Amino acid sequence: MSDVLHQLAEVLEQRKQQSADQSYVAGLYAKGLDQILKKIGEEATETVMAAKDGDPEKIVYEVADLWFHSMVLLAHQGLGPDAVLNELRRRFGLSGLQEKAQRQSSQTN
Ligand SMILES: N=c1c2ncn([C@@H]3O[C@H](COP(=O)(O)OP(=O)(O)OP(=O)(O)O)[C@@H](O)[C@H]3O)c2ncn1[C@@H]1O[C@H](COP(=O)(O)O)[C@@H](O)[C@H]1O
Repeated sequence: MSDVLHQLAEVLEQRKQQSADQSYVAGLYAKGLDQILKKIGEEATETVMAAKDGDPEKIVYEVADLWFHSMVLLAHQGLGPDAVLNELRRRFGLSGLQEKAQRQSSQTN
């Protein structure tokens, strides 16, 4: 899963060298942070509406738009998907340790 995020992150970096009329992403960079944040807000709202409609295909489509624009934000801020993936791994590791500790304590009690 994270392969496609890394490949997309590479393309998003390359788009920093392109002119705004050459690509959608280069156009977003040129418009700046506020426009990127506006797109994230719109995609989040569209995700909520899709979920309220209970339409699985639409939910997937809108979440893909939301993830994509979040990736554009990360790239714009000089960050990449690894920063977020590492944070998720850290949280998963913490909950994994907590679950293991709970299992061990319930076995000994
Ligand atoms: N994954 C995506 C991707 N997902 C969504 N979008 C664009 O995000 C926009 C979604 O916004 P909306 O749903 O509001 O649709 P819209 O009304 O057309 O949007 P606006 O033009 O009003 O912003 C659309 O223009 C989609 O084309 C994407 N545009 C590009 N990519 C990938 O990004 C890479 C670089 O793209 P370019 O910069 O276009 O070369 C490519 O490899 C693409 O695969």
